[in-house]
Amino acid sequence: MSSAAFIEFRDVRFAYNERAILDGVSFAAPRGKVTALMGASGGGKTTVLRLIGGQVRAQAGQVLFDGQDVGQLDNDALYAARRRMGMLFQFGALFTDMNVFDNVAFPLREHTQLPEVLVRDIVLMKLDAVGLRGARELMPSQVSGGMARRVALARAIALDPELVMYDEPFAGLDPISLGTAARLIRRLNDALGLTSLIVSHDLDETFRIADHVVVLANGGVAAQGTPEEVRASTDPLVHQFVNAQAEGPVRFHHPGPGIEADFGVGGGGGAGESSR
Ligand SMILES: Nc1ncnc2c1ncn2[C@@H]1O[C@H](COP(=O)(O)OP(=O)(O)OP(=O)(O)O)[C@@H](O)[C@H]1O
Repeated sequence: MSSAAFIEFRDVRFAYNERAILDGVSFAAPRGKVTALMGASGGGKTTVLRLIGGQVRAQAGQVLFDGQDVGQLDNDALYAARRRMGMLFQFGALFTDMNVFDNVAFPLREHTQLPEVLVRDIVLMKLDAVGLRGARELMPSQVSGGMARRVALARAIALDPELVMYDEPFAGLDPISLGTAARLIRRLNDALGLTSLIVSHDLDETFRIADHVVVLANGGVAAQGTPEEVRASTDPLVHQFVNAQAEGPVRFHHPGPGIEADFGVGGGGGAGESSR
């Protein structure tokens, strides 16, 4: 029954109010692999994660999670699907009034009826997986940014998800912690048989650990493939992105009124921004 794609977007269109963020997006995230979702700021990467989690629904197209269209699920089915997903947001957002152990135990206590002895074993196992079994008694204020990220990761995998989605897992980390976090994501993916989806701006580190890269630009998919294939792309959008150039076909301006409308410049030949 298992197809190669664990997540698949088929011609997905999504707009906040009237503004199209994704306009005909198709890509696949292979089962068991690490897929990186990249692209310019505001390009809709977090929106892709929200579509998969069913927090928002596509106006057209299909968002398939293990073959099920998330947009068509009723509340119970959506809840069941979400139980199979782990989410790790930027700064992990640990509960500051709970120690490391209780932070990781939280989803288990919240979503299962497991006896406390079992909760303990699972928490220690997850903390061990991220190298922090010895830090269980510490409060969030006593751990470094990199450690906090690892605690959040242990919490995200507490319920044994099949898919883990990371939104900017490396933001704000120093190069060493960043390398550690990246290798940990890779290792956990392989050791636990997960499928991982990473939204990240850190090109080098992300390309190093990803099996598959999807580049979003101007509402569509500008490229997808192995990191090597994406690096070798001749598409100008991808080239601009991979080489971190400010000038190129990716829009710099957030869509809005043209310059004439805001500043009343008339006939001076200044090109207004697209209002798309
Ligand atoms: N709830 C919302 N209502 C209206 N517009 C929104 C909402 N959430 C996001 N947007 C807009 O949708 C666009 C895409 O946002 P999204 O967060 O998906 O982009 P992103 O690629 O993850 O960006 P970044 O890399 O900067 O985090 C942005 O222009 C954002 O301003």
